[in-house]
Amino acid sequence: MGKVIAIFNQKGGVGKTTTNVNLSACIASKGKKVCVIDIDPQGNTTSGFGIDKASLEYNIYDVMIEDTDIKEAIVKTEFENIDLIGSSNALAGAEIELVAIKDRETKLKKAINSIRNQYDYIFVDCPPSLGLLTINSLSAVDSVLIPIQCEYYALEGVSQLMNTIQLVKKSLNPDLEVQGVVLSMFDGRTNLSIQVVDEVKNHFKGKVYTTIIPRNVRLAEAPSHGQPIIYYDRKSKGAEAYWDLAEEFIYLEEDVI
Ligand SMILES: Nc1ncnc2c1ncn2[C@@H]1O[C@H](COP(=O)(O)OP(=O)(O)OP(=O)(O)O)[C@@H](O)[C@H]1O
Repeated sequence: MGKVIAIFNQKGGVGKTTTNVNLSACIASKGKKVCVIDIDPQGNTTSGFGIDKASLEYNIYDVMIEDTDIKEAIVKTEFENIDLIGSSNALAGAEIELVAIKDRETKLKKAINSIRNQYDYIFVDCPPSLGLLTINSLSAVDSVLIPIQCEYYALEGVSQLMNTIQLVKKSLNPDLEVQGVVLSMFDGRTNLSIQVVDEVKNHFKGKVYTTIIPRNVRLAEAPSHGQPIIYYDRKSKGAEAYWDLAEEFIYLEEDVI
């Protein structure tokens, strides 16, 4: 059975997509079979793997709203060991459409459970919101990886997201764990970073690991490449940081636990 992980932070522009695309590519290139699910209507994870969301026959909207079999929505990317279930512009409206649907919080969970045995890891890229798409994601996964950008408002954002995770744990997914924090565009704000990481660790005692991804120009230009950094600049500092994160991730998953 594969492990299912949400890349989650309700704040926008903190590095969710960059983390998802690059971490999953590094893990896949280490021989693990990975599926990435892009549940963010912006679709940047889908385009991050070079796929135009408009070209998809079926996408995650069809799975959640039209009850299309999730297996029909899986596409192979051009990258080794990575499959994708892509986004759709229609997902923006799905937040409202879900309200009237029975099992509105667990549509994604049911779908993902039917493909778990095909993968080592399934990563879900959440939208920057606390609506039903995010609730579906948090209900469907085993754990959460939280990219954080250490800027002035980060602490308030972190306490909001901890609150959301605790509420989902209480009512929908009691086994949900916080797996790690990724300081995703680290630019040397050490004191603030320590406070942010402590804030997360105080809620989830002792289990959370921290990774630092430096602010890096080659990562900043990622959207224009339409591919993970290991395919356009394998040896850059940005790629190195994601290799390290992937190694730590697999080590903690498979060697220690
Ligand atoms: N380590 C980094 N160094 C420099 N730029 C980065 C880094 N990580 C991400 N970026 C850039 O920051 C911007 C926001 O990153 P990203 O799209 O991954 O965030 P996000 O949380 O997924 O955004 P959204 O909430 O809109 O989905 C992008 O332009 C991305 O290229």
